[in-house]
Amino acid sequence: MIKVLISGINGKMGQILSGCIAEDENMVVVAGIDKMPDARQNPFPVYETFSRVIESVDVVIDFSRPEALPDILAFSSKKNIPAVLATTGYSDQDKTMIANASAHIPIFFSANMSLGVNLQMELSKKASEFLGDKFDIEIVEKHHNQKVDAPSGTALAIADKINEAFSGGKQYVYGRTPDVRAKRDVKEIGIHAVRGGTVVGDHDVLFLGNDEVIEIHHRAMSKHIFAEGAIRAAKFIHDKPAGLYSMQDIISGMKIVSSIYAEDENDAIITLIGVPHEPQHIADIFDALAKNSVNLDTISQAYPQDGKVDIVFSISSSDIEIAKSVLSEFDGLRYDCVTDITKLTIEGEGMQRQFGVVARLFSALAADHIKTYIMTNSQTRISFCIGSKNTTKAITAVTQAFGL
Ligand SMILES: NC(=O)C1=CN([C@@H]2O[C@H](COP(=O)(O)OP(=O)(O)OC[C@H]3O[C@@H](n4cnc5c(N)ncnc54)[C@H](O)[C@@H]3O)[C@@H](O)[C@H]2O)C=CC1
Ligand SMILES: O=C(O)C1=N[C@H](C(=O)O)C[C@H](O)C1
Repeated sequence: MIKVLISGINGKMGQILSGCIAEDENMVVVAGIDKMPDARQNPFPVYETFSRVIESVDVVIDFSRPEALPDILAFSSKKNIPAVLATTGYSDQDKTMIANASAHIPIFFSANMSLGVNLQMELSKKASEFLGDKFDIEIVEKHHNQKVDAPSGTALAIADKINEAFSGGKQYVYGRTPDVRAKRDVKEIGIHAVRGGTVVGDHDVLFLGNDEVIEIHHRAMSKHIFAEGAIRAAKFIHDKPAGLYSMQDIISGMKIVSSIYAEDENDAIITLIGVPHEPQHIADIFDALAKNSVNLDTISQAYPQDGKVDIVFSISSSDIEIAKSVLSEFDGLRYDCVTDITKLTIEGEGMQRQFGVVARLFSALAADHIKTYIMTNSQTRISFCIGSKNTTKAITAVTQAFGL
């Protein structure tokens, strides 16, 4: 159970966040901090200052004001507690303070915790790289009438991302005012803030060219997306080493396939052929292997046919002779043994949201005529055994197929 302290608990985001955490079986809010501690009823203690916190805390999540930053960093640094900073409106000095603290504790900072906006930032950067200086760039953000900072932290983060495509060569122009009577310069990124009503948060990035306009829109429909993003961030950093983390770290971990590695490069595969489909008989075989300290790895069983079943598993090459002698003790047991096998594993959070990952894997291997012997999978990983001579070829093929 991850124990959370929410800073800014009595604000709009603090309340939505504590409601979302109450629904999460792996997290609990143990305390809150707020400048107005009695403004709301909460089912946990709320303090005005960090010095009064007596609860054990695993992670701090902050949705408050930039003024709270020094106390949050002091508390987190002193107790070595990771912090998720979601507040916006930080000054350059605040950002330096955050960077310095991240040398000692894990800090996750994002002006916008929604996945969609972070994708919008990436798309805007890509569009900028493609369009270059041929298109003028303007960012328009709209927020509710309670928001105190302008422009939004998100608009600034989008501008910074776009500016990376221009090696930092863009200048930010905030709004357009009557005192400036001059045409816009190509180096400008115009940033405009609109405030009113209950708008949760709109961000529009406009690329304005000759006779054509490209717009990349994002609209937040509820504040829950920010709360869910902050929860994801807290789970992500609560056991990480010191460092400064962002949504990009989460997104790259969500790729369909984020890594491939060889687990065992000197394996053997044994196939038990047509074993009677009787649980006790099968249990006896594996019991005998276990009693002789044969360590089984990837194991898979085919669907039984006519009361017989094939079972395949991998073992270390050093266990082959002992395994063969154990199996020969079972009357009539047929088996096949292949040596010089490598087990490769691919992993990626995004696999669970994507169809056709196995098809893509097989196609990549097929293009290089690489045969697989056993394949097993979970929601986020696929392990497969191939001939050891194909290890490098297979890693290259998969790396290219999944853009690793
Ligand atoms: N990163 C993200 O995805 C998002 C960031 N935000 C940002 O989070 C912040 C809070 O937003 P809301 O909840 O809408 O604001 P809010 O005004 O409703 O709540 C702020 C809360 O912080 C408290 N507070 C003010 N100064 C404090 C201090 N020095 N120490 C402790 N508590 C203090 C206030 O009493 C209030 O309860 C804003 O900066 C906003 O821009 C909001 C939504 C999403
Ligand atoms: O204050 C808000 O509400 C929001 N603030 C963040 C920002 O300034 O970018 C994120 C989101 O747009 C909502």
